[in-house]
Amino acid sequence: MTAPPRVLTVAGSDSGGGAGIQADLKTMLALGTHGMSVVTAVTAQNSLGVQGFWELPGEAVRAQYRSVVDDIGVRAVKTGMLASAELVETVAELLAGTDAPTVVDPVGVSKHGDSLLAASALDSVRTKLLPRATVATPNLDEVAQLTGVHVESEDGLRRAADAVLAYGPRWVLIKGGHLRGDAVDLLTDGSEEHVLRAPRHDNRHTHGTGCTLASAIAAQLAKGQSVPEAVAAAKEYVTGAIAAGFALGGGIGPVDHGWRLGGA
Ligand SMILES: Nc1ncnc2c1ncn2[C@@H]1O[C@H](COP(=O)(O)OP(=O)(O)OP(=O)(O)O)[C@@H](O)[C@H]1O
Ligand SMILES: Cc1ncc(COP(=O)(O)O)c(N)n1
Repeated sequence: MTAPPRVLTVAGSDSGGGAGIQADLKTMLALGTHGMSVVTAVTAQNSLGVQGFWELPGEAVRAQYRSVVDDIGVRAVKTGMLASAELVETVAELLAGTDAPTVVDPVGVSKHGDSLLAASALDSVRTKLLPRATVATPNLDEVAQLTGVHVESEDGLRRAADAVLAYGPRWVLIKGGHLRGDAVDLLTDGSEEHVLRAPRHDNRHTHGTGCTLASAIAAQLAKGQSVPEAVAAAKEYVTGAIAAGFALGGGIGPVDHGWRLGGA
């Protein structure tokens, strides 16, 4: 049996299983890859919000990363919640030593408005992490936090992309999921431009959309696709997962990572 392509997520744990490490590993499995994890923080989280989180020491993050990379190796990396300036800088340093394509989801605030990144870490994200990204995938709140650019409609996506590209990622995917109308995202490297448009699903159970999209891109890159191919395939996967999102607990339920696998 040949081993599936290996993909690594460096992110926080979501006890509710809808976002973070749990979403990433489910996505990687659903897309035919072997998912591995470096846990940066542990959240106590459910459908109602984030009740608390605890960061791991930089040393624990470094040790997990070395264990995976030195023995097993990785074909693509995804980063998510990094919590603090220290962890952002630790992860950026580790990524400096890899040639594997890297998807950086600059997670700032959860769907419920709970902060998952210290304000003091923003500068490290801009100057240390974004330059390491093959693809950065900010949502519109993260674009505003990182660049000061506020986007109110589809017309503003290009300006947002330019502002993020100025920090040095090779490609940026601006996610317009928080706008009204179709779910439109813009992928660009500053010269090529791809508009990804999908129908908006009127489903409130969208916990984990951003994590799922970024992991799906990483999985497709690990399988050898180009960035535009990987992003198009990932958009298709996340759109289906959102359409199939289901109620769980008393608040916002998760997207369905297994929507293509068939139920019991
Ligand atoms: N209701 C929806 N129907 C279809 N697609 C959607 C919907 N909401 C978001 N999307 C798409 O889902 C992907 C993730 O975008 P979104 O803007 O939700 O990211 P995010 O805010 O980082 O996610 P999260 O809210 O999980 O942090 C994008 O491709 C976006 O266009
Ligand atoms: C550990 C972790 N990482 C990322 C998110 C963002 O996902 P969402 O915005 O869907 O809550 C989260 N809630 N928890």
